[in-house]
This record gives sequence, C-alpha cells and structure tokens, in this order.
Amino acid sequence: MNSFVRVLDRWLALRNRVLSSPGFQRWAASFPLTRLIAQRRARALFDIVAGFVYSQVLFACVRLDLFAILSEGPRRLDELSDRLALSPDAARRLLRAAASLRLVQSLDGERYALGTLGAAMVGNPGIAAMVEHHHMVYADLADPVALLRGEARSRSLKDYWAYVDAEAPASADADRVGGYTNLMSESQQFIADDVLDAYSLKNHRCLLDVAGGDGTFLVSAAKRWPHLRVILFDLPAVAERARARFEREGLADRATAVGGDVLRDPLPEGADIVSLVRVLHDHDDAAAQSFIAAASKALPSGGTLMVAEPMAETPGAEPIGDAYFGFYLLAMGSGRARSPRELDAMLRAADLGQVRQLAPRRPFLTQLMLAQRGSGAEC
Ligand SMILES: C[S@@+](CC[C@H](N)C(=O)[O-])C[C@H]1O[C@@H](n2cnc3c(N)ncnc32)[C@H](O)[C@@H]1O
Repeated sequence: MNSFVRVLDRWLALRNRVLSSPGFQRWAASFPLTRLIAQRRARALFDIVAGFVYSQVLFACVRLDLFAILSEGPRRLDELSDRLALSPDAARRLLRAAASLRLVQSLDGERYALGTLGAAMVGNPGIAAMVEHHHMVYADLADPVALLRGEARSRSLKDYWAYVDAEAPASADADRVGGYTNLMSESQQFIADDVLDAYSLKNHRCLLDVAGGDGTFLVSAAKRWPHLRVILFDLPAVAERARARFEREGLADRATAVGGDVLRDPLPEGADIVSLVRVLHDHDDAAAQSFIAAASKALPSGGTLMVAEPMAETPGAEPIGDAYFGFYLLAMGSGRARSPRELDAMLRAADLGQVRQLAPRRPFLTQLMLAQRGSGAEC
C-alpha cells in the first residue's frame, strides 16, 4: 500500500467517525455554516430510505391513469375520487403524496392539477411504460441479498426478456417478444431524438440498426434524413414487427427488416454506419464483444459504429448506471452497464478505432460513442 493510499484511508476513517457521531450530526444541523449541508445530506439519505415508497406512489398514479385524467385540466377531489374508484380519503392520501413529489399540484378548494413532474410524464409515455413493468423489478428485488448471492427465487425479468439464457433466441415467437418490444418502442422515442440531435446522419448513406426492436429508432432516423436507407436486424419475430411498422409508416421502399440471431447469423451488408442502441449493456462481456465484432464485420473499412446506451460512471447520473442498471440487469440475469473506458477497449478489440464520445442532451438516458472500422491502430 503506498503512502497516498494510507493517508487517504486514514482521512476517510476520520471523516466517517466524525460524520457518524450523533453529537456531530446535532451540531452540524444547528451550526449556521454547516446547517444547509447537513440538511441536504440528511434529506439525501432519507430519500434513499423512502425511495421505494415514492416509486409506489408513482406506480399507483400510473395504474390509475391519474396523469391522463389531470391532463384534461384541474379536477376537484370528489370528481377524482369517482374517476379513480377510490374513497375520498384514499384519493386524498394519494393526491397529497403525489403533490409532495411534484407529480400533481394541489390547488385551493381541494382541487388538483398536474404537477411539473406529472406533466413531464404526460409528454413521455415511455416513462409510464417503464413504471408499469417495474412490478417485475420489485418482485425480483424483494430480497436483494439473495439476488446478489444467486439464490433469488423470483425470475420475472428473466422470463420477460425472452432472449436471456435462451438456447435458441431466434425461435422466440411473437407472444414471447411482444411485451419487451412494446416497452422498448415506447421508451425509444426520446432516446432516438437525443441521439439523432447529437450525431448527424447527413453524410451517411445506409444505417443498419442491430437488435433494433420494432424499428422506432430507424423510423425516426429515416424521417429525419429522407436520403437515408435503413436496415433493421433483430430476432425473427421482432423483425417481423419492424417490417409491418415500416409498411405502416410508408417507408417500405427504403427500410428493410431482416430476422436472425446476431450471435449465429451474418449481418446484412451494405451499410456505412451500424448502430447498437441499448443493446450491449444487456449482454455479458463475451456476448457483448461478439455483438461488437459482428457489427464491425458488417462495416466497410472506414465505416462508422455507433453505440448508444446508458453507461456507468456518467457524471451526475452514477446511480442510474451503477445502482439502477446494476441491479436491474443482475435480476434480468445478463449484462452490466459499462463505462465509456470499458466500451472503448471493447471497440478497439474489434478493429474499431478513432473512438470518440459525444454528449447527447440527457446523458443519464443515453451516452453516445462512435468508432471507425479499420482504424484500430490510430488510437
Ligand atoms: C433492450 S432491447 C433494445 C431494442 C432497441 N435497440 C431499442 O433501443 O429500443 C434489445 C434487443 O436486442 C434483441 N436481441 C437480443 N438478442 C439478440 C440476438 N442474439 N440476435 C438478434 N437480436 C437480439 C432483442 O430482440 C431486442 O429487440
């Protein structure tokens, strides 16, 4: 152990002894210069303690369609009690809880309107879809220690994500892929906008989206760039849905969907840019590296690989990568959030170089990395 590490360890031990002392906590909470910091820390800790309950308040609002009701305009308690099919007392309890979380806003005369966060929910239906599917996350995380020890009995997420642990994922039928494909589609829109705002496809000819779900990302890209040809690759039952979607969107002349298994079948050729959007993080290292290798192989020399997904160690959003995705993916049974540094190394191992990171608008939702095929040596 070097002397810097020894000094750091001693400093941490001293700091933590002081912070954990009830006497210091009382003093810090009342001394004018430390009061604000102490309050903020205590609040942050209590928010973690209460986080599950906050999430359940949101879950109840979503289940009862409260935000859709309030998007019609402010409503009185008695009206809301009828529409939510809750007693007035229960409705008041829910509305007050939601108001404390800025999901709704309490007005004079026991009226309620959308709060700032509730209004944001209305604008992003993908968040409600995420919240709805969280009942499986809660079931799987009911005993987090058992989960960490590999002893958890609940496996709702493993069943939901049909390709996890599947011997032949390509044989999953439409019913098995329908749930997660809808969820991905609903939550894709704001990701697509952020990615396409951060990186222009003006100078690309053909975009291949690997594991592209029902094509929501490609539809956004094709609509934004009318010169662009797009190809989607996903499991056959998912690709089938994308094909139908391209038809409905009037894009069939420049959008194709190909079904197969990335780990077994060759990817379509002809694209000068390949995207992996929210794909690598839900695969373990060996499979993720194989996805990157397949994507790299599908590109011509100088072609571009785009990786867009939430990443670990994102400044200001560490809990999303390391806590949320860390535990979600553990329950799902596959994958982990990787830091840009880790992804950089994986890209370079697949003959991709000139790796660069761009900053989309909401890096906690997705980060963006780009690399060039055949320039691995030019680090
Ligand atoms: C988390 S979803 C992301 C979907 C889409 N890219 C998005 O961001 O909305 C992962 C996708 O990978 C697909 N997938 C998983 N394993 C695959 C495999 N071995 N071959 C082809 N697609 C696969 C799934 O069907 C699913 O559509």
